[in-house]
Amino acid sequence: MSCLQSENINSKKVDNLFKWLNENGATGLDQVEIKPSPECNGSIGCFAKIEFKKGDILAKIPKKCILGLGQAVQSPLISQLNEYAQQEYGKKLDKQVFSNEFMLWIYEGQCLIEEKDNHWKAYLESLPSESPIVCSWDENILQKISKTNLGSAVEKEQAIFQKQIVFLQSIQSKYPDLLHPEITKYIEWSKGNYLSRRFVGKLAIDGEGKGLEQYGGKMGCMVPFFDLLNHKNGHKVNFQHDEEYVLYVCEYDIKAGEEVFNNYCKASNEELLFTYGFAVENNQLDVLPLKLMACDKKGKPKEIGVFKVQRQSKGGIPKELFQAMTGEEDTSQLYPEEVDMLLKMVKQKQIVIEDAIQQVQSLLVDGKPTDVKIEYLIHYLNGQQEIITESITQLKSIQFEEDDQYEYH
Ligand SMILES: C[S@@+](CC[C@H](N)C(=O)[O-])C[C@H]1O[C@@H](n2cnc3c(N)ncnc32)[C@H](O)[C@@H]1O
Repeated sequence: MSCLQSENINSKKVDNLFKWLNENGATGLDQVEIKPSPECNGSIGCFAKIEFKKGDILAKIPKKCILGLGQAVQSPLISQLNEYAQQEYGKKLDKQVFSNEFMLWIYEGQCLIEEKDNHWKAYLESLPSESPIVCSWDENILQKISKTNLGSAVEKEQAIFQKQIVFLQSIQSKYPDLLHPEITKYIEWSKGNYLSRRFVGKLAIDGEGKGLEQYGGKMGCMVPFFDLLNHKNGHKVNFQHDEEYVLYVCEYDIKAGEEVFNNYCKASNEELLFTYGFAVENNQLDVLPLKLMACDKKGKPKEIGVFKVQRQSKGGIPKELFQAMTGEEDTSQLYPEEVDMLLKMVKQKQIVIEDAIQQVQSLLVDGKPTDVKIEYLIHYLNGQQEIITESITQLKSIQFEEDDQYEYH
């Protein structure tokens, strides 16, 4: 019998994934069901078929089914690509473009599209067909937030990605037999699925870096099945691993029928959208980044730093921002001009966010989002707006002090 309930999910692909994992020694997969999650806007999730107690092992996934940097760079394809890249670019090879992650994305894409069978095919074919991350969203949605911090981050990331595609095309034109002719079309898919599903690299077979010293740096790895678990803020999770397996040990009692969650990270909606393509309502971890600029001796503007304003309940405007402005350790006394300047900066952000809210609202039909992406953007923008309103109140409360120096508490 299929492990899936809904017709909407490609049951054959998930059955193939489970079959491949079972053949490689996975356990526990017959005790779960894969279906849309009501808590996560219908995104596919994993549900317990039987009751689990705290401390029980939900499932065990063999490490030979985990796809990490080692598996990519040790493959004949990526070793050859590396050689060509060194040959062509030598010391000029830009590691931001030809990064470790990029090699993994190319490997994933090639393993998915090549006709011959390979170890990873059942897994790669089971992944969502579209990249979920915000950088991959349609331009008509992205342009509505282009002036926001998220919009600028997307633009920067897309520029790097564009360089990566151009690099790949140049290798392809010189070595046409190396990669599948369609490979560039799949890199965005690999990148989005990698970013939104990756686990810490140490879970891979050579995850501690053995044999990978020349590649330096740490990166994530893809862990089939466990990457079907959706995120829940604040949820405790316990992944353990030994030489051969990665295990999910239940941190709570789970009743039959309940969704099994992961906790990806503590992140603001901006980070969640950027890395996973979703946002949560009323995210208490949201922050409003403020970039502080000053003029150098020649009058040229230079960046002093980016400071994260939090919700009032989490500390509001950070002390470090006041310190950077005043140049003083003790920030209890602020000059009126400094507070006014901050107020001006926050109000500029307010204009941007209010404009973005209006633009995103223009996509609503009968006052409702027709696409969950719009709902996520509204969560993000509402969070930004709330922090702005709270910061203005905080700054105004400092401003209304009677002295010519404002007191900041
Ligand atoms: C690791 S995968 C989880 C499995 C995924 N739902 C699937 O369909 O394959 C991460 C993706 O799941 C979705 N997701 C995870 N947690 C979510 C949540 N709390 N709310 C909405 N979407 C979520 C997002 O699309 C995210 O990119």
